[in-house]
Amino acid sequence: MTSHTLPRPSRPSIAPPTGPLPSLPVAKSRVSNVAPASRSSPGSLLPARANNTTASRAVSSSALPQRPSPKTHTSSASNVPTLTTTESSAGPLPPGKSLRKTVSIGAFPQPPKHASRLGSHPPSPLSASSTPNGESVESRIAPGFKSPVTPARRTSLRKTTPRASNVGGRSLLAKSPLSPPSLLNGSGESLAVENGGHLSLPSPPQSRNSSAQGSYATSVTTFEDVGDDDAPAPTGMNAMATADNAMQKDGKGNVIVSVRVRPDAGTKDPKQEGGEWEVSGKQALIAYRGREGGDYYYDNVFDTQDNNARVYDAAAKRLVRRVMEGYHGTVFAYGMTGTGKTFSMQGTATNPGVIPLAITDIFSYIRETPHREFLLRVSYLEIYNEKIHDLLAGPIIGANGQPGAQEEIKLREDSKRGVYATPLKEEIVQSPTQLLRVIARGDNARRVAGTQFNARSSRSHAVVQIVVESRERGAAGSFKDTKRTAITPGGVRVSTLSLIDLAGSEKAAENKERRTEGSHINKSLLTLGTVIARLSSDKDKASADKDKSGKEKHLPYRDSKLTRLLQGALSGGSLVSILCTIQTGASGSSAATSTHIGETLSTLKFASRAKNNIVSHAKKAEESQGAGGDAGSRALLDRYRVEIQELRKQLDEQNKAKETQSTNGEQQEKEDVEEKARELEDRQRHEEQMLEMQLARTALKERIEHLNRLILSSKSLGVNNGRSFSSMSLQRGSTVSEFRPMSVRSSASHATLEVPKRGSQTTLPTTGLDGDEDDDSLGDNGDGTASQGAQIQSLQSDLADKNRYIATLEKRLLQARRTSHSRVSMSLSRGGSEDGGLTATIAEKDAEISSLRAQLEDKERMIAALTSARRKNEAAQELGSDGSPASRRTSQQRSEGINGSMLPKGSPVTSSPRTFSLSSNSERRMDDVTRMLDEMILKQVDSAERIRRSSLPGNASASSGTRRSSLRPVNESLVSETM
Ligand SMILES: Nc1ncnc2c1ncn2[C@@H]1O[C@H](COP(=O)(O)OP(=O)(O)OP(=O)(O)O)[C@@H](O)[C@H]1O
Repeated sequence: MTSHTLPRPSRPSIAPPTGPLPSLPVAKSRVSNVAPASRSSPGSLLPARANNTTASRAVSSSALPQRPSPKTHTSSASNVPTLTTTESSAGPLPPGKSLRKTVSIGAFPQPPKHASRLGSHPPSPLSASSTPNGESVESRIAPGFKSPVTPARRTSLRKTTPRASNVGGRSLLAKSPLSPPSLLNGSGESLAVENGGHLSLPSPPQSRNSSAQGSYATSVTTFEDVGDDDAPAPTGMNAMATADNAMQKDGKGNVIVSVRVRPDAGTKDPKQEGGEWEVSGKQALIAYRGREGGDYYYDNVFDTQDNNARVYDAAAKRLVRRVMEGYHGTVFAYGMTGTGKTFSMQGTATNPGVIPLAITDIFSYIRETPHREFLLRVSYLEIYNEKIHDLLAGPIIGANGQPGAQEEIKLREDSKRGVYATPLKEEIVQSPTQLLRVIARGDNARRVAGTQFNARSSRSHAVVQIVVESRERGAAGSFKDTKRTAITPGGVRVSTLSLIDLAGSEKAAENKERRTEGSHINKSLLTLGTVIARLSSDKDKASADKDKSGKEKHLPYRDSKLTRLLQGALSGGSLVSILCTIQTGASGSSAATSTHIGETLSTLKFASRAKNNIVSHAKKAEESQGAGGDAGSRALLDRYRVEIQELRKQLDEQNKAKETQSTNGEQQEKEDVEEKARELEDRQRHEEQMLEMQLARTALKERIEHLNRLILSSKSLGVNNGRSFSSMSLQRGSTVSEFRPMSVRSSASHATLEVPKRGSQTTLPTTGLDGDEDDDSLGDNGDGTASQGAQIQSLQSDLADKNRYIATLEKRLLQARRTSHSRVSMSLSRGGSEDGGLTATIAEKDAEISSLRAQLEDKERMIAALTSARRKNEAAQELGSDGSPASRRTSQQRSEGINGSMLPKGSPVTSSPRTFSLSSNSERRMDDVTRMLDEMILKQVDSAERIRRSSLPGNASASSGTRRSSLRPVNESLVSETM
């Protein structure tokens, strides 16, 4: 395809070089290319050109409607609130008016009151009542432009006051009573204060009445009548939305047509430019004084001196603001190649065009409207050779790494969106810089090429679409729904601003590729002209709009992608601003002068038709409620809002889950701590129990050791103390067998210690005894007194042992009690099974202590008795040494008495010699004591064993069994020996 072979050089649009303008195409080349044959080229199919002659003839100054007389203004002035600069700046506001800021509203010029334009508007009460003159516009329109006029239209036109051409200034024109109320031209309700607040003429009553509820705009300030007390006063530019009602009443004024004249490159003096052309910016007039000439009035005429800012302020600013308020808006530049369309739309760095200025205004509006939130997305497409290309898609790389073909973009229609291209990349932008960058990227991708007419000619129609989504901030229901704004809180409004730089109509080029392009360009422009012409035609033929079958007359929108895309705007759904560019002088033009003039006139006629025929009933976009429905699904703001809400919900849920988790964690942690505390407590209790058991075991061990020691002591009584205790010596080797269990107390009670008889000790048999032992057994005195001393010593030693043991036991018991108390205090609620055992243990210990104390007392008594006996014995010995029989007898008697009381009668011992008898008595007494001790020990061992058994649970019983078994041999032997 030729389209793919076309190079895409960078086209600095947003930030072009700031140097001097490129030189215009030289006349030479143009002349060489404009051959007579070219008249029959595709370009000749353009409607304007086709009707060139007749049109020029028809649009004559004489036929134009006369400018309204100043009288009208005078008569109406009294009804219009006057505005002074003082009032506008600081003075008190008139009652019922609110002050609001606007930007450069007054800069929007009023359109000239061209009859043909008025005639093109649909009938409205205003136009019908306010046109005093019934002159028909048909007389002023060339046959070629004539279209059947409907009765209604005729009526309207007949009542239109003819306007004298070249009469009056621009400001006067702007206040014409015939000026149609408009969302764009600011007529009617506005009082323009230009250049520092000079008040212009007041609007006529009819204009004011049809205005947007009486708002008065200046370049900086707008006053508005507040008709509805309940309604909040609109602020800022939003106040302009009140023009809705007027717009709905009659669809006039929503189309602005401007013509810009490009400076002629070959003419130094601007005044010399144009020759037969007269360009009056003030009068918004372009007149051609040559052959087939005429006067052409538009809403704006920009002469060669006007810069892009002026063009934007007059032709697009208000429209852009309206778009921000919710209207769809379309601005497009139309004109011959090389006449300045791209220059006007894009501009240069020092002279920014409509697109960058619109972008600046869009963001200014957003800043000025804090009560709404906005979302902007932009797309950029071109129609090249009747194919749509996405200029933002970037280079497509195929599978083989080679540049691939872009997915075919088609046009679809939707009841709410109208006609739209899909799939098309849309980029969301958040700043002017970002938006400008995106558009610059698209500009670079746009196809341009050098032609005979323009060194950098746009070879395609380029469409920048900025979709504006907005919604009220704040919660739903926080704003009152008002008749004035009909804003339902929370809904999203979607409006679109289309900025279109059309390719220029041109003659056939020499180059085949250029010819193909030119052919497509011309065809689409021809279709555009045809559609616009038929718009007029259809309206004029109101009753004949339908064909015989009753169907609506066909409008060839589908004949070209351009008209299809512009269908919504052309059919009245959008505010429209058309900027037609011309070059009056042929200098620098590639076409012959005559051809050039013809082309220029053709453009002017196109502009006139557009102004006359396009009627816009643009309405503010409805606000979609929620994300449902088509409009809702299209509104990213809604989708994002829903997504944000969902994400917030998810975040909340996550936070809640986290909180729950942390609460659970805390609870778990608490439980863990409690569990640990319980475990610690259990461990402590266990340790205490173990300690207690250990103490008990230690006590038992000590007691066993003590008892063993005692046992050994008892044995040693015969072994170690054998020297002093003969009775024990006598029974050496059978000491154990001599132990007899007996109560110490009882034995003591029965003990009647007698002093052994003198000499009995000396007669002690030595049979079976070692000499040493015999000696020892006789004691120091040889009569057994030493044995008594030893016995006393032994008993005292035993007593000391027992005291120590008692002290140890008491100490242990105290410790055990302390531990038990602490444990009991901790586990009072845990039942008293353990306490029972402990209490029993304590009771047993107490019993043991008291038992030991009783034994101690017995022993003390025994010691006392023995001591007393020894003393008596010693006294007897002293008497015996004197030789007195009394003393001997007494001593013997005492000895016998003792022995007789202790030993049974007839016992062999009694027949023993006296010394033996004494020894035998002592022995028996010792046996009794030993038996008593054994008995006591056994009892203690049994008691200890019992306590141990009761205090040691589980395997402790096994150990106790082991322990007992280890003790058993001794105890059992003791027991068996007592049998
Ligand atoms: N009003 C103007 N003032 C100064 N220079 C201008 C003006 N209008 C256009 N030019 C210059 O004329 C040349 C052609 O302008 P431009 O490319 O905008 O024409 P065009 O209508 O877009 O042509 P095409 O249809 O071929 O794309 C450019 O170099 C531009 O700088």
